Amino acid sequence: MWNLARKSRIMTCLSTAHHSSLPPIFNASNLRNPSRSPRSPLSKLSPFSPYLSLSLSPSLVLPSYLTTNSTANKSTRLSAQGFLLPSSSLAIRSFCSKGSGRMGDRVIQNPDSISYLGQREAAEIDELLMGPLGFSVDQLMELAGFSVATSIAEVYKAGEYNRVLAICGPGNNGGDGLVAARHLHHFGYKPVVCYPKRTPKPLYSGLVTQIESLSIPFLSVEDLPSDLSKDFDILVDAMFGFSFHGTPRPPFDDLIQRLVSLRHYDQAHQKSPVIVSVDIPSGWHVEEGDMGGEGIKPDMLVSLTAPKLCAKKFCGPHHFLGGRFVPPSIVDKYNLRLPPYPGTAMCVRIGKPPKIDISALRENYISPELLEERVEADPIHQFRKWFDDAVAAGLKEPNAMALSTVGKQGKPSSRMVLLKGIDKDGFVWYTNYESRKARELSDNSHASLLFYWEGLNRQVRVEGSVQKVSDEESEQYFHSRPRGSQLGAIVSKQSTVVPGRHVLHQQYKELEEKFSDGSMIPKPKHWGGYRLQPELFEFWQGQQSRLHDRWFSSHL
Ligand SMILES: NC(=O)C1=CN([C@@H]2O[C@H](COP(=O)(O)OP(=O)(O)OC[C@H]3O[C@@H](n4cnc5c(N)ncnc54)[C@H](O)[C@@H]3O)[C@@H](O)[C@H]2O)[C@H](O)CC1
Ligand SMILES: [K+]
Repeated sequence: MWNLARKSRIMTCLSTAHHSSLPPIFNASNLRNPSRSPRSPLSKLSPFSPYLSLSLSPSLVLPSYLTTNSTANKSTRLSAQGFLLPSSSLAIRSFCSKGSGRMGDRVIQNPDSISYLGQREAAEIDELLMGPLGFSVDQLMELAGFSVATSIAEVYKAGEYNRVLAICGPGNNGGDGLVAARHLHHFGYKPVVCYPKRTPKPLYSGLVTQIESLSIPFLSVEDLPSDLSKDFDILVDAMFGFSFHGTPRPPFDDLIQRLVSLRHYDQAHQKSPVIVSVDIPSGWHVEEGDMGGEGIKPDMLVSLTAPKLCAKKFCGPHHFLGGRFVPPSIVDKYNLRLPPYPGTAMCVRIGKPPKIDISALRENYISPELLEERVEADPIHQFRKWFDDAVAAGLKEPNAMALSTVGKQGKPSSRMVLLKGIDKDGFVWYTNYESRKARELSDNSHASLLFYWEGLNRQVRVEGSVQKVSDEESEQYFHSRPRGSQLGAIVSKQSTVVPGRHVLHQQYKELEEKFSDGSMIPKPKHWGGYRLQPELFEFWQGQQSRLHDRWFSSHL
């Protein structure tokens, strides 16, 4: 039955489960990420619920993870899971343990603490890289262009900013633009390239052939629309980099003017494409910046290797660094202070992200439809299917789920936990039996689980009643965990207050010594599993213009 309601396509299906036909027990217990605790407030930035319409006035806001050696506020204390007792002030404090400015892997840099290169230094580094340091220009250009494409993809999503024009100059900056256009194509954008002064070298003709083989169109300057605002969402300025001198010669003078005139468009409140400059805003003095004040004003600058001096004058909202190839010898020789790249990223933001209007944050979900005829009759089978998709898509911690419980007072509370198994009887996770969630579950066994698989635009709600798993089951799982986690479970007295992180470390160390002979670590009594027996499922597949698909299934 299809029904348009609440702006959503709702499919309702009442099913009775045929448990006997279920595949053998699914085990999510091997999904582990030692570096990111799912309970850390940073490990899962909570997704905005697609239908979050409540205005919730928090009655309890607990600041998390405060440095335990902080002298700033001695009255704050840390609990086993990082909760802090409210101190005199309820202000939310830093999420880090040392106040270093780190947010997980993402480092917010103070732009003043970063090194900027002069024109001569930039050229010298280039020579060193391609001389004694053994790089080829092809390699560096590939990495540079790739980091431009990933920076763009991080800020301007292909769903909204699809039409890209890469304007490429005669030198290596132009080559970066050609590489970026190719990668953007693979990322789902629709690039077009304007490359008026082609360099007759095998590197460049190879890049042109690669682009042609992807059927990415080339446009001559004459073919370009005089007003670029209507046909493009992103303009990649890859005309000149750090070897630019003097004033731009034709046809780049005119091309630069077309980018400059877009500002006037913007000021007239018309929608205007964003400008992304590669390494240097073309036409700017490499060290002094936009000297006459009438040059390009890019929205994004992707500095390569290290920002050049002109980048100090960049006032756009998005400054990124790319070119993750700088060896330590260069860092030492030029005393470079550069932000570390997070994880496996090819780019890193420099400076604070712009202030965001939260109400304007939205994704237009583009996903396959959730069709009634394709949905498994048994919702547990359907869940497994989606779970497998999430694993196959390489999503981090696909087994992370928000568990919501309601205690005696009728007040709900939620937190992220990790699914450790699903079988014919339900969804299993493990925790501390003395935690708040455990207390609430003993008062009221009804709970709900919420999975959100960002990237697949999918959400699953599961509601039901919760029981403890058998002691044998908990024992079995406990001993399958890494020994560090086993010790952590003994040390961690969840939802209680401890004098400081050092106490946890001390206890952990003592236990580590005690069990250093490899003997079995006994499962603490206060630790074990829960199983939620599902009574209701809702599968949600985000769709364009908020016309989402939902499949609702009771499971009694
Ligand atoms: N080490 C790195 O960071 C890497 C950076 N890459 C990119 O390479 C450019 C620098 O490349 P280069 O070829 O030296 O210079 P340009 O691209 O800036 O341009 C040179 C090109 O432009 C002509 N030109 C100079 N001034 C003018 C002018 N006023 N009017 C017209 N034409 C002008 C000149 O004759 C040359 O033909 C760097 O910024 C990065 O983007 C590498 O890709 C990877 C390593
Ligand atoms: K440029």
